[in-house]
Amino acid sequence: MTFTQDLAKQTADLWQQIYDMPFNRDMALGTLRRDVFQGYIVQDAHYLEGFARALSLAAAKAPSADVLAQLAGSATGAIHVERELHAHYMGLFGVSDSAFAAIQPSAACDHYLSFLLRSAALGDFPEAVAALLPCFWIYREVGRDIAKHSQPSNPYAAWIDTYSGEAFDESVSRMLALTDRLGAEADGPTKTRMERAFRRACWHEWRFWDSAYHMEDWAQPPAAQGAPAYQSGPPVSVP
Ligand SMILES: Cc1ncc(CO)c(N)n1
Repeated sequence: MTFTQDLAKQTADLWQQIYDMPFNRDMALGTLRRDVFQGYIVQDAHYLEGFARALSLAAAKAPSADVLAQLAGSATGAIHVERELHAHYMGLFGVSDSAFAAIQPSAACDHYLSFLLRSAALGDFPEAVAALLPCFWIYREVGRDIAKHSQPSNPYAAWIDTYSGEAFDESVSRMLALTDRLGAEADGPTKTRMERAFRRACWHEWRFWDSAYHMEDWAQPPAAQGAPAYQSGPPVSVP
């Protein structure tokens, strides 16, 4: 079993949860609410820029010029998708550049990006790559799964085609091969750090969709929502 096959086995529970998410099921049927998809695509535009920055930080730590070019190329690819795919949907939904600029990253988006940027900035190279791999791999598998079940004239076809398509597949395969090489060379503690980073990133993928589906934003303290401020708990009797 290769290192990445082992990573997939260790995270099979999370992957299954992701395949079964209502967001992804509804996207395949084309019945996903437009306002939900719109909220998602705006957050994903924020995400892709941060993802490209994390890839660029990891690229700077690459052990060879070939690997540097691979990661820097994926960073450029992410910006390209942001420009093409997102501009397509933002145009469709009538989200102007200034409306987009006014929407802050959600808590889930910010949390995921903080994790990726921290892994890339402070982790070693293998850990950074393991943290970045689910962004590639999960999207390809989910894209393919949705493409298999997709209904004709699906409004989300452009998204589905991007992530189940050949150009994205090529970058995912290269990232998998890189992770397998790093995993094969890694000592025990490095492998453990890679496994943890990979699992955490899979969790963030799940969280990003879940948060988008529920249209969540930053939770506010109760008083800010007009609710009574905190109530004290029952008195504590000290014996
Ligand atoms: C949240 C998220 N993860 C991965 C991808 C694929 O690059 C994306 N567009 N968005």
